[in-house]
Amino acid sequence: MARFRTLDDIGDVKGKRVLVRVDLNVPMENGKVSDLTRIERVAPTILELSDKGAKVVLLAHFGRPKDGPDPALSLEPIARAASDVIGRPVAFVSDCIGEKAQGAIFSLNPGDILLLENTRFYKAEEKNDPEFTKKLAADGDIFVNDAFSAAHRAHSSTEGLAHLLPAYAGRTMQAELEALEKGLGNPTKPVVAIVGGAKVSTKIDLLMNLVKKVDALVIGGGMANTFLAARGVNVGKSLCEHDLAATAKQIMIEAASSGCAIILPSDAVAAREFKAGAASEVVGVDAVPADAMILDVGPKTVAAISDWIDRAATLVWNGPLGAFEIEPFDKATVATAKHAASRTKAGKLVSVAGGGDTVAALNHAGVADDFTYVSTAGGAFLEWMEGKALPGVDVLKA
Ligand SMILES: Nc1ncnc2c1ncn2[C@@H]1O[C@H](COP(=O)(O)OP(=O)(O)O)[C@@H](O)[C@H]1O
Ligand SMILES: O=C(OP(=O)(O)O)[C@H](O)COP(=O)(O)O
Repeated sequence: MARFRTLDDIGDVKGKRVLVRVDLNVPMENGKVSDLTRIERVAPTILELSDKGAKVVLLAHFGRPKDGPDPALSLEPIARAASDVIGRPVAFVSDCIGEKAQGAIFSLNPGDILLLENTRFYKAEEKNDPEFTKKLAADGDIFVNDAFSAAHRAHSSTEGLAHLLPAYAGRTMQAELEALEKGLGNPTKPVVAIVGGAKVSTKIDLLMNLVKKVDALVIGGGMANTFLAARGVNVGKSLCEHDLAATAKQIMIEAASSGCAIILPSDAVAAREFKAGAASEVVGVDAVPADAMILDVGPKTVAAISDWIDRAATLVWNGPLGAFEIEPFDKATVATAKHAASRTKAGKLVSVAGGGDTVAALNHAGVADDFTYVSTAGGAFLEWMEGKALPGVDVLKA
């Protein structure tokens, strides 16, 4: 692994403004953070810099705002959660550039911690726009990137800043890369991947390379619906990106020629409402009512996934198999997590799982500690697995 600059190389930070990119894109329920893992993982970097007397300025995104500032996607409630986890005050300012941000940074004392508002409230962030990056850079002396889970994005706050300021990897970035290299650098075959979740359009392309690297790919969650639709199945009102059917077909062709088995759901839990306790039924995937949506994979599919896990020496998993936040649509994810955990505990499986919601699902199942490694990253971890360069990591290489 190429060496990159870390906090060990950073030198004296006392009184300096250190811009720290963290991933605070955490699961929320009823306005409260429902899984603290991402905050807990960046706490050591924040505490280390604060203890050394840096003025710690946190940069982060939350969700995918479509059109400028969106109060529903403010980082303000997450500043409070971060303060509870870190055990020190985390101040918040309602902009990430300009006078407001500058004023708040100017009034920091050495050791203070400040969170700036969602960087994605500016479209320029995702374009890695040099003018926007310059505005962010003007408020810092040093840049630390501790957001491995956003390192697959070449955005101003994940990649651009590292060109304008002395740049270092934070402790979590460093630990994630070391752990992935150790667990998956040379994985024992057969390798089985499970990919589910809801981010279909941003994750489907990486499956094209992933099928060349793994022996079997289990597709669940919202991702499966797009593949089922590509096979001519009527998925009713399910989350499905019909315009990606051609991509899904190409992936299935590539998998066949690479010798990678594709496992799609054979049955599903369908409901007419997306809410806790909604009436639901188990149906074959070819019998989904036109006015219903698939919210989980069914018991036959869970049994098939368990069989694949039993055959696997290595498991990589990103994306829940169903809408696990809402009962009873957590069943398949919980059962699969428990099965993978027990194989791991028995010494039969190396299991690596990652992603903001996947980690929350493993915690919900009570088995996160039983996996070989749990990454904060989902898409970034899969792109690393594909062998792709991650822009946010590459730019830190010494
Ligand atoms: N069949 C489904 N229909 C709708 N949403 C789903 C379905 N299956 C899973 N999801 C949703 O996918 C989300 C997680 O997806 P994603 O963000 O891709 O995972 P991660 O954060 O672990 O990378 C969860 O909020 C879950 O409710
Ligand atoms: O939650 C994230 O990724 P993940 O869902 O793949 O775990 C990261 O914060 C990246 O978010 P993005 O996919 O909106 O760029």
